[in-house]
Amino acid sequence: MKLEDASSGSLGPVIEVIQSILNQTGYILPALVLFIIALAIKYPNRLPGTTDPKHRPGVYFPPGADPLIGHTRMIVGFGSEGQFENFKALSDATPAGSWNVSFLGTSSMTFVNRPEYLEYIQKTNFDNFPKGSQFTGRLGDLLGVTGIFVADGHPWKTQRKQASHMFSNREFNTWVRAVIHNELDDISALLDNVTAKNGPGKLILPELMFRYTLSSFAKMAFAANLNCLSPDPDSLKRPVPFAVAFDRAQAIINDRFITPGWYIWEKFNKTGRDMRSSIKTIREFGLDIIHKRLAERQDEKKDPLAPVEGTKKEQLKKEGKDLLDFFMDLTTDPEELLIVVLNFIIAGRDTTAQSLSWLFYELMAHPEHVPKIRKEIAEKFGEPEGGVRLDYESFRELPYTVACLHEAIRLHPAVPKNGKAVMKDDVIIPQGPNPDNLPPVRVFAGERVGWSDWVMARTPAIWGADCEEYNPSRFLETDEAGKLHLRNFGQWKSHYFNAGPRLCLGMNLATYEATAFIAAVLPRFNFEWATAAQGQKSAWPPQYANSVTHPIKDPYLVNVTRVKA
Ligand code: HEM
Repeated sequence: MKLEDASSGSLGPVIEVIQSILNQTGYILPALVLFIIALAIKYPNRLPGTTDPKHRPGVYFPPGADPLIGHTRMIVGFGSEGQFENFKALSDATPAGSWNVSFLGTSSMTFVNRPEYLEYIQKTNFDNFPKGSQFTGRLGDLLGVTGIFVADGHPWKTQRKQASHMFSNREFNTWVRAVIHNELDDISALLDNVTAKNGPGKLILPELMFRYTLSSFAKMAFAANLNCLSPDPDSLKRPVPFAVAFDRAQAIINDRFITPGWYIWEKFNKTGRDMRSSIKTIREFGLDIIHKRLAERQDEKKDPLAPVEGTKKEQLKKEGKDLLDFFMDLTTDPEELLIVVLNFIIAGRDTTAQSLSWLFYELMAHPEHVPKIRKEIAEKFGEPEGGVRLDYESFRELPYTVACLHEAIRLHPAVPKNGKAVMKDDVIIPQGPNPDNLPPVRVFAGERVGWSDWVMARTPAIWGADCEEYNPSRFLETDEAGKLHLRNFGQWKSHYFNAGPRLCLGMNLATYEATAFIAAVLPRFNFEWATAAQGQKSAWPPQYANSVTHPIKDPYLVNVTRVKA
């Protein structure tokens, strides 16, 4: 039957539409439709160009994938609630914890949630698994493409070398200690003020932690006083433009990881405008300080003790060197210095504040640890009236306290999910003794590999049957003389600080900052979960908010009382 004949029958209207389309587009549209159908047949459950799951023996391929878009619907659905619980369910589907998905915006990604695999990716064949352009692309407008947190290859190596030199330098540690003591004086005074009136004072504790780490990291990095923390409890309510902009930019970056085509939408939508205006605020603030410091450096050549107007350096001048002091030896380009500062703040600030927030929740859930921490601190450092001020290295004398902190970080890792690019086809071979007989995992060039420290913390094969419990004693051991020590599981098992050549550089700094807070505050104040009637907004147990890092959703309210009236 010819088209003309058919057009007079019941198919008439349809044929007319087809004819009109053919008249307008020639054969381009039908060819396109046929091409898409052919692609959908070739890729019935994954993105075009990705490898058939049958080439990945031992790797779980979740059901429910769609032609051409793979698991996009599933992953976007995970973005809102219970993301890590979902990751864990997928990980539990095979004994080796590996699963593969492909989704728009990221291509194919294989998750390998075992330390044995991570050692291969992050050490044995390190060069084959860089952070990659997807990471740089999503973070680059805020953090530059050469910053330590974002870069690969030569720029990363240069930054890493200089930063490692700084972190192990006594003058930097002296500066850090001066900054931390300064902040803790303010925090102690603030808590005294909160509890000054009769009855308990109320406080959003995670907000205090965020102010503590933001204020201290800005000082450690470039001696900038953000004025976000003072003895006045109302200072916690005052918005700080730099912090507001930084928080907004970070939230947008997180969304970019689950928003296909984000770079197109952001050119036109409110999110994009917010991002550009946040970056402007951050840059103006940062560059202003950096220009002052560069000018100061010129002046210092004339007068090394001259104070720096508008920076905290004038007060803490002679106490060591900050991050800018170290990096100004490497470059005097303000743009490069800004990138260094921002990478440092992003690496250190949220991670430490969130770890402290989860720790204090765990201590409220398991109050039996509080007297033991207080006893350890009192035995080692006494009970001075305004609270203890720890020296940089003295957290090593507090194994019980550090065990409580590390157990909180294990269960609530500050970087709960992470990933790398795959440069060449590879086989991830489990490293070490491999008692669980984990199979090798095949990955292909152009894909990504990922893992979740949140999931690994809850994997019995890694941490034992009680893995989901808060149990600081797993980090403790006693020597023959009965002395308590912190147990070292090695960086692959204790992977929440990352591992291999990109091991977190701030591990000791974070442990110091957090234990210094505990030692200053916990012996003097009690913290108790506020009730809903008192204004509590957080669930119990707290839920996590979806982010690049691991914040608590609806930061919790506590009642604060003094230990000694
Ligand atoms: C409890 C707090 C912290 C945790 C759990 C933590 C964890 C991590 C993790 C998992 C990474 C790897 C991130 C990635 O590859 O994408 C990392 C990298 C890094 N961290 Fe930390 N971190 C903490 C605090 C800090 C602090 C206070 C600093 C100091 C500024 C810091 C500095 C860095 C740096 C510079 C890197 C990049 C290292 C590199 O790529 O060579 N971290 N950290």
